[in-house]
Amino acid sequence: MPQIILGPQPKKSLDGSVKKAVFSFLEKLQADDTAPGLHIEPINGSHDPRVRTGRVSEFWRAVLVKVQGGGDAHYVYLGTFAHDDAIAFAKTASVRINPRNGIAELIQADLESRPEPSLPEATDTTPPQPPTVPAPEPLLPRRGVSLADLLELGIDPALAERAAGVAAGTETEAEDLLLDLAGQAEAAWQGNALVDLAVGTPLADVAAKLALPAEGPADPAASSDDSLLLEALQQPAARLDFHFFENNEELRAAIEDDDFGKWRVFLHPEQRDHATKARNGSFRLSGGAGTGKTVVLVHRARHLARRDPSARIILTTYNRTLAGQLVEQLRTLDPELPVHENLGAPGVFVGGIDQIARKVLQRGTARLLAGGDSPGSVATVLGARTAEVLGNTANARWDQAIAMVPGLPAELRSPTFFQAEYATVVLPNLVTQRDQYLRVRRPGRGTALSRPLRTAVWDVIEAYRASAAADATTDFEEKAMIAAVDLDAAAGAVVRSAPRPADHVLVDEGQDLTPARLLLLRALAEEGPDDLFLAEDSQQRIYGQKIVLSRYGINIRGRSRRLTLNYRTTAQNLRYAVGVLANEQFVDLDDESATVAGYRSARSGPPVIAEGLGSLAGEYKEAAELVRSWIESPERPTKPENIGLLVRDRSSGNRLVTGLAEHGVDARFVGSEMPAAPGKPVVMTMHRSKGMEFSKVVLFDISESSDPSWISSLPEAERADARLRDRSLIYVAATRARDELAILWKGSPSQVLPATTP
Ligand SMILES: Nc1ncnc2c1ncn2[C@@H]1O[C@H](COP(=O)(O)OP(=O)(O)OP(=O)(O)O)[C@@H](O)[C@H]1O
Repeated sequence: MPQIILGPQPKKSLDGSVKKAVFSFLEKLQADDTAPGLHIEPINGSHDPRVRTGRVSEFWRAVLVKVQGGGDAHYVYLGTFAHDDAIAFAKTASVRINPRNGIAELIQADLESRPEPSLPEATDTTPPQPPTVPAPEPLLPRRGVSLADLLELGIDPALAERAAGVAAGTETEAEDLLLDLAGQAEAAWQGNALVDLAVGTPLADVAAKLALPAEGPADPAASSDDSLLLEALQQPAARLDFHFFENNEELRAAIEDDDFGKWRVFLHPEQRDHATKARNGSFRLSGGAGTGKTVVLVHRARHLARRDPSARIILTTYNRTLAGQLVEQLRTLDPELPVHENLGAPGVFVGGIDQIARKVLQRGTARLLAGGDSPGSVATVLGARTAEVLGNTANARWDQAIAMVPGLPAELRSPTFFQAEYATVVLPNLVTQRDQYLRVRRPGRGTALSRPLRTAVWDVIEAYRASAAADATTDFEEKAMIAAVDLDAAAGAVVRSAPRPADHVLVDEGQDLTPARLLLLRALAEEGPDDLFLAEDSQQRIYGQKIVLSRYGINIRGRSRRLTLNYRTTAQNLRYAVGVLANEQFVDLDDESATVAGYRSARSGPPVIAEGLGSLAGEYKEAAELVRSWIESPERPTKPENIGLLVRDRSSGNRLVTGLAEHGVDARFVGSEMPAAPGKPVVMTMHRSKGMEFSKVVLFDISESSDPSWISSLPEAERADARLRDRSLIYVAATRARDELAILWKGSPSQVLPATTP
């Protein structure tokens, strides 16, 4: 049966009825390419003899490239056009093998026949004339990348010549010009290579990132060999432009649905590698916001499930909302994939990490209790108490416990301090007695505690535990820790009472997981190949404390990589967001310095709007005007639900909804029990916006006067990290914008905002 390959598509979208006709045409072609109604015909005088047109309707023609290969015919679908346009395009379109590196690419014939630019002679003796105004030296040669290097890489000669000559007054301007040029590249891999070079990636790394073969075909006439062309179409870099459809549903979605995500099929070679490569053990994938970490996880889940349908895969993340999004993405990627909420069953279980803890506790009741010579999992974590643990401890319990210990110094009377101490020291070390706490090591904790202080802190912890025991409740940290201990107990028992519930665990937003949750992840699968795969971005840590994976039994040992190409936002927005991180030191989960080097976007957009207003009322008015201008833009109207207004907390969110309503904008506050509604701009806390994206984003009231006041109530030694998390929060919020970003404040801007706007 003929197979359809999706090639690079024209930017202009087709009407719905034409799309349906195109799908029906391709479906018939796939069933029988000799069917008479299809009119698959070569074009007289076409540059590429493989090019065909096909009859979609009286008016519309599809342009295809027929590649026979050894067996069935393959048709590369290049788009559908009005009859005359189709003929004109078909005459010049050509799918060829790049002679330098063996990558298949679509080119226009006139470009192919263009002669290669001549390189400057090495022995040019003409004395240079002193220029009156010194011309800026071109960017790439200044970085040691010559025209010859670009040609050697396989960049189209005309594009290479322009790229090598890009120069401007400042480095940033020159980078922007090169990014614009990258956007004009015909082959996606060439655009990607230029984006990499624009941000200073060394030449050798560019080739490695794109998995470019070192050499092209030995025989320059190879492009006419169909089997070689099929191989070239399957190269990772070629698959940025060409996709082999797996089934009709995928074909239908790609043709009929404008929202068909490119992420489903056109993976970057690095993303593909991470999605499919077998690993000897735990693996960490880091990367800036929007670099496709979640996309990789979703593809990897599918890959593992297909590799072994009996495999038990857990895909998890920080909370339920994000887990819900993972389910949606998995369903979009592959509706056939067995996705479920039955922990331990074959297929892909998706759930928030706390949901997993609860499920483990619900089914592990026997081991939770003391029995034989075991104290039971609950007592191991919390000391002697009732084994009823499913209820949730109220947040106010820390405040109440603090109030019960009058001798505590003022600077330790902070629930935030206690939550951190409890989560990072007490629980992971299974501390249940005062003398254990007096001896336990507290690496990574800012505040040093003398023995009397430790005693007072333990008094608070005891009071907290006693009140929770009386209520028969636990908090989420405790649940995770008990679940981890319980899984280890079951797996380590002489007679193994229950296997660990997963073969592979895939984790998103790893930077926000606390020690107990990491220990739970570790306990979900036996240590071994492909056991844990953790995606994280330390610069997006907005909860918890700095953590080091190896302390919790997760041994990465060199198995970590970083993604750097941002697919979500424009270069302007990204530069602003990175400016928020300033030059602060961030540390990754392997305790190494995290960097933004090479972090880049291939898209250009309007400048960031950063605007100070005189009052909150002024901010409401300005926000309403921005929203209206986006929705009513005559050239590019934005759907209201694709606009996000992000605020620091719920009450400011509710006030913003009212403020916008006073200016005629009907927005909706979206929270845990309040889903988004079609047709309404979304108001949401910045915390909640994690993992989401909008076309247009307003960061609302990022004023000095609104900077979080709770930071000053922390012990001095913990404030620097809290400020870092606050920067990360603004960075997370700013990187939610796909196309446009606006930041508003009243009076003075928050200190975390960059002084200049790109
Ligand atoms: N290969 C790709 N082709 C097209 N779009 C992509 C590709 N990879 C990722 N994207 C898109 O880029 C955006 C960001 O991807 P994703 O959410 O996976 O990034 P992330 O690294 O998890 O981001 P964050 O850390 O901010 O949550 C999404 O809209 C996604 O669909």
